[in-house]
Amino acid sequence: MNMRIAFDSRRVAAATRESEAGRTAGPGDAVAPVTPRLLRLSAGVRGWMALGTLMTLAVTGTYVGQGIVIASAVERIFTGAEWSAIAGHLVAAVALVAVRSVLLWLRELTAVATGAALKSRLRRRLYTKLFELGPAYVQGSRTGAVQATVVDGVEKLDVYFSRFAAQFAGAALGAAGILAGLLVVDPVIGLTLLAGALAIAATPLLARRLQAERSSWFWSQWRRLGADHLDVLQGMTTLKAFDASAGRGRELARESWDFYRASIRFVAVANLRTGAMGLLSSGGIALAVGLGAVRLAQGALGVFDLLLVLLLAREAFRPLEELQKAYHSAYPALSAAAGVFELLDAEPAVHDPREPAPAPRSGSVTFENVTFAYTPGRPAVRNLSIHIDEGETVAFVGRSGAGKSTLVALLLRFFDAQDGGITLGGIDLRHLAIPELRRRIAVVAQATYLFHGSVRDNLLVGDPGADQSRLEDAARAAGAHQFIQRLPHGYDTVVGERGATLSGGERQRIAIARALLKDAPILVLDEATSSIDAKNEAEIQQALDRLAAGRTTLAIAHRLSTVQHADRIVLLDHGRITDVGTHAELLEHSTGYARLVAASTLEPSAETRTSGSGLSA
Ligand SMILES: Nc1ncnc2c1ncn2[C@@H]1O[C@H](COP(=O)(O)OP(=O)(O)OP(=O)(O)O)[C@@H](O)[C@H]1O
Repeated sequence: MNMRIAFDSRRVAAATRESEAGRTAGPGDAVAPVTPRLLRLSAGVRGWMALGTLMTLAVTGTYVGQGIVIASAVERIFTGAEWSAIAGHLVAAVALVAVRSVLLWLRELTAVATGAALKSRLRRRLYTKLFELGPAYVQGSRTGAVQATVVDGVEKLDVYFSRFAAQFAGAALGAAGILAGLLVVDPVIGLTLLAGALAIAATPLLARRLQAERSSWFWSQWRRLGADHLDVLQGMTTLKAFDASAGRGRELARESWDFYRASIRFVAVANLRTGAMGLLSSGGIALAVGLGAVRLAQGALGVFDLLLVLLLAREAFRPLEELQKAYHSAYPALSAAAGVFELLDAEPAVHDPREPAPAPRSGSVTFENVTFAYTPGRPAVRNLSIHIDEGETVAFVGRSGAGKSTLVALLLRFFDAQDGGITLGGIDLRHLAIPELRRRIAVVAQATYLFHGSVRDNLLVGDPGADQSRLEDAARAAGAHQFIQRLPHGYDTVVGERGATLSGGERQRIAIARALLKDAPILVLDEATSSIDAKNEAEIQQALDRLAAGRTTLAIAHRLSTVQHADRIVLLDHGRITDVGTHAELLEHSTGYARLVAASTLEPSAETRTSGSGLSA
């Protein structure tokens, strides 16, 4: 079953290696600081970003106004004006400071609003894509790495768009405006400052290659560390049970050290760039003021103009410096964007048909010469054909790895067969709308996934519109009602993450109730009674029989209890059907089946265990 496949560690490990080779950004992978594609991610928040730009321009405007007012006031003081002549200037300067404070506050609010809108849009887009990609993609990726992209990656993009990109135009225009003004005041000083500003603007471009490498490495270490920590948290019980936590802890410590080094290298380059820019900025201002003093001495510049140079030269560089600071914190977004694009570009394993066929009228299922391989050249299902009548119960048995779960994954269209096809009611699955197909199939899986929420929430997954009496009927039929009633808050009791506060059997009963509520014409039972104790197994089996009545049922069976109730049993070996028949027929003529029973791969049911019948055959 899909859940089983998803949590099978050997497969996950293999997929992890594959995904790491393919998904870790290498040096130079980082995207350019501004690319059309990156900017397209801002769709829906551009209005907010434009407002951020205006705010930045307005803030620069207050600095310029303040510079002019102060220069004028100081000039008047030098020329012996009365205090009353500069009182208006002082009031204006204070007012500009106050206006700027309000503007900065509004700019911050705008940035937060931009970020919030961007994050919610982008995450919705990524989750929609993840659902479209389905289990096939999630199996091939590390949960932690996907989480790093969807959670941390999106946070980084927030900084990029709400701080850096939103302020970019404002800062550039503000600096350009001030420089143009200073060019008019004095072309020599203006050109000197322009050269300094261009050098500052060019610094990140020069440092980009160096920083891209560091940033990619930093980000890939981050994703890896996140994935490994999540792995350890999820596998805590296993690590403790095998006394393997110390070894795993050492591995994590080593990875943390790698991450530390990645961070230091990244910050070192970033600081180098910041330092270079600070030097250029201070050097430029000092040169401009020095030149201004010389020009004043030569009589080419008035006192007011020199004061303007003194006060505004700093302002010409300030927006650029602010932008650099924003760029510094937004830079990891460029690597994070690589992960986001990778997810958005991923091709789903299956596609919805353009013009879906009408819903099938019958619940018969036919596999026609189906061949499917996860890895080229290693088919998990080979040229397999079987027709299952509407309402028939067919059990699939076989050794581990025989291909049982793969058949179910193909039926649910998590994957498409490379050869042959599957029909439902005579219609090829590839011609059916995927949601329509999945609505027609209810699954009771071995590893039941319960979501964090109340028992009721988990039951409603089967039928969101079900009322309390339907929930209770289903729970009763699944043998779950009694234990649910005994829970502290009955149906409103919150089950922990993955239903951790319930026993395996209880979880499975909820899964059975959920499938009952879904009331789909096709039922997939994946060793549905495996977590149920012997006392309740017969009871649950009866509930399942009632559930299966009138439905086409595919049962992946490890127990004789399931098998004995099936209309037919299909014996699989290496992806092929080797025998088909009833339990009695197979016991009689199938050596493979007899071997399975003898090897106890098919465990005795509660009935056979207590009656002692059947298994010895
Ligand atoms: N996601 C996957 N990627 C690569 N190979 C896979 C994947 N899932 C299953 N396989 C391989 O396909 C073959 C059939 O696996 P499948 O899970 O269908 O067997 P199964 O009969 O259900 O086994 P079990 O009873 O142990 O669950 C096995 O060789 C298995 O290793």
